[in-house]
Amino acid sequence: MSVDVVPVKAKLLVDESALQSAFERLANELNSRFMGEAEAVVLLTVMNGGMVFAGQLIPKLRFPLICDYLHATRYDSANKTGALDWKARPSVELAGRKVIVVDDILDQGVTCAAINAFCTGAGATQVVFVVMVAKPEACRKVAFEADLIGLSIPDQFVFGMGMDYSGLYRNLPAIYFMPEES
Ligand SMILES: O=P(O)(O)OC[C@H]1O[C@H](OP(=O)(O)OP(=O)(O)O)[C@H](O)[C@@H]1O
Ligand code: HPA
Repeated sequence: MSVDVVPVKAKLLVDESALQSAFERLANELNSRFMGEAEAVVLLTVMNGGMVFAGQLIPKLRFPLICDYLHATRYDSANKTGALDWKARPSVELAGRKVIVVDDILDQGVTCAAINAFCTGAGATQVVFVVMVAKPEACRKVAFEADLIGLSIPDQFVFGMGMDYSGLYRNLPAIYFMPEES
């Protein structure tokens, strides 16, 4: 089976330069919040989707960081219920630390809300959520808003820049959507 680099019907939603500007702005906001911290801040990347975004953001941060990850998924092919499946919890100690959580997309809010509960339960003193893109509040199944949002997007299934479409296209350097068939 051949797989196109970009699906034929895909439409561009956010181009590379808009993404790079958003990454710069988010890094500046995090630097203003955390520069001068006496203690290292823990940055947790949410795998898999947050990996590409975190890879862009982390080298722009200018304060002491401990980088770790967690893997929690709702939408993999084995999971038909939409319940959050924890595949890996962070290995670093969160108690008494400030935590930044980096994820690709805020959609129904279930993933971020559960991660927030986990970090707070583990004793983090502050949890700051940074998402690359956020769908409208009307999409939330649970009330949750991120502290920092790269770009607000419409309620469309999107992929690229870390986000997958049937397991593919995380490597695309821009964000695409598939228009509704008419
Ligand atoms: O706001 P929500 O509706 O909870 O959805 C957001 C989550 O969904 C995606 O993860 P997914 O479970 O697809 O795993 P992935 O990161 O491996 O793609 C995405 O990476 C977010 O973590
Ligand atoms: O629109 C989306 N695209 C990719 N992954 C997602 N996870 C939740 N929503 C989405």
